[in-house]
Parts: sequence; structure tokens; C-alpha cells
Amino acid sequence: MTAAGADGLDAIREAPSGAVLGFDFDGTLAPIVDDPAAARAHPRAAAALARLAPLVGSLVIVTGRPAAVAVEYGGFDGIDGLVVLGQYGLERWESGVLTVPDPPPGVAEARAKLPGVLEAAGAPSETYVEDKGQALAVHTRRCAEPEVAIERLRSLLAALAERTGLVVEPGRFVLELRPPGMDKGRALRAFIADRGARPSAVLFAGDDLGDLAAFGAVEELRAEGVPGVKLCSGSTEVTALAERADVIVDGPEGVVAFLDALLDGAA
Ligand SMILES: O=P(O)(O)OC[C@H]1O[C@H](O[C@H]2O[C@H](CO)[C@@H](O)[C@H](O)[C@H]2O)[C@H](O)[C@@H](O)[C@@H]1O
Repeated sequence: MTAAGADGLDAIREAPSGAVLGFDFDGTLAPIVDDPAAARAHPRAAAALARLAPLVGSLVIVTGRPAAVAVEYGGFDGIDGLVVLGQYGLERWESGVLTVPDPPPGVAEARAKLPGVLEAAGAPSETYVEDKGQALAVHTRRCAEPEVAIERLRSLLAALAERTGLVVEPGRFVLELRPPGMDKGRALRAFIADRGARPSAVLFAGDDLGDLAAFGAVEELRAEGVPGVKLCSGSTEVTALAERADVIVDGPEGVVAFLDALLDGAA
């Protein structure tokens, strides 16, 4: 644990009702699995969040998933006070109410052109396209050589994103074509600004490249005097987050154990 992270954790313990706790979903609250549709939250994740919700100022999940999908796969419906910001902050779910903007026209254009691009790239048949409405995620985890497959796609998908006014969001054996202008850092900052009150402390837990922006938001808040914790759900697939983290735990099991310890006064 870094000294700044320990300060952040102390501040959460001292004034939990003013703290904002944020979490990524896949790889942080939900173990990584081969099939994106088969991902489910760790069996103790929803219970830990339900215990935390009445104690802390705000509890928010910021995910690349559509908000409704994260709620369903997480088993989060019914957790009072939990907010889920989906599609990197474009969508919002709270108390069963879902707000989803219309996708930009570039998504439809990219959807139409993607099969041709995958064919031109010689993408293996196991390449999987997850259509998220606001974004298209191209997964190679199920390919025989997922790293080779993703590298083969990188430049062609970047060109398709540019042609359609989208951006490429890289992740764990996935390249997503999604609208520009939002990321997890902006989403977290906007969520905190909307609350009105300056938080007593902030924590964000993540595992993947998309979570770096949220770590950046924690760093900015720290520079503004808000104590903060950057918690990394560690994996061998992504190391960039561990390099920026205050504390590294062993995947979703470690994240849930960290929350249980925080709740029991042992973290
Ligand atoms: O922001 P997150 O909650 O971490 O979501 C990021 C992307 O996660 C999902 O893909 C990842 O998890 C899959 C299931 O474990 C795994 O098969 C895949 O390799 C990972 O990249 C999800 O499918 C994407 O839509 C999310 O944007």
C-alpha cells in the first residue's frame, strides 16, 4: 500500500458517509471468462456492495458494459443507492431507472462495415463481435492465439473507427469501437460533481486499460486535496494499472475480500 493510498483508506474509514467508492465490473467485480455473455459477478460481490451502500456517500460502478447488462450480470438490482454508469459513462442506471442516449450514426456505419474489415484482416472464425448498441467490441480471447489475432486487427479497426467518427478502446483481448468524448475518468468526475458535495475520500477499483482514466481522476482529486485510493484487481494480462495502483489484490476474489475487510474494520 502506498502512503497516499493509506491516507485515502484512513479517510474512508473516518468519514465513510462522505466517501465515493467506484468500481469497474469485468475483471474487478466479475471474474474474466471466455464468453462475455457468461460473465457474472463474484458470488459475494453484490452482498458486499449491498452492505456498503448505506454506509458510504456514493457507490458507483463505471463499466464498459451497457448499464442494464452490468446490473443483470452483477445481480445488482435492488441495491439501494447503487448507481451504474454504463458504456464508459454514456448510460446511467439508478433504482431501476435506465437512461440511454441514442447511439451516434457512426456506430451503424461501423456495424455494417465490420464484417468486411474482419474478413480483410483474416480474423480467425473464433473472433467474436459483441454488439452493445452504443459500441462494438471485437473479442479474440477464444482464438487459438488471441494476442496475434488482436494485433492483426489493431490498425484496420483504428482506420474503421476514424472513418466512422468513433474511437478504439483497447482492453483485455478486446478492441472496442465506441463514441468519443467520454471515458471512465470523465464519468467519475461528472458523477462526483453532480453530487454537489466535495467527497471526504474517493476509491476506484479496476483491472483494465479503460480504468486508467478513472485512476487519473483519483490522482486529480488527490491533487485537489481529496484523499484517494487506487485499487488494482491484479492479473497477468494487464500490468499498466498495477504500476499506477496504491494497492494490488488478487483479482475479483481479492477485491471482494478487501471490501469485506473494510466492512469488518480490518482493511
Ligand atoms: O469496464 P469493464 O466492466 O471492465 O468492461 C470492459 C469490457 O469487459 C468485457 O470484456 C472482458 O470481459 C469478458 C468476460 O470476462 C472477457 O471474455 C473479455 O476478454 C474481456 O475483454 C465486455 O465483454 C466488454 O463489453 C466490456 O467493455
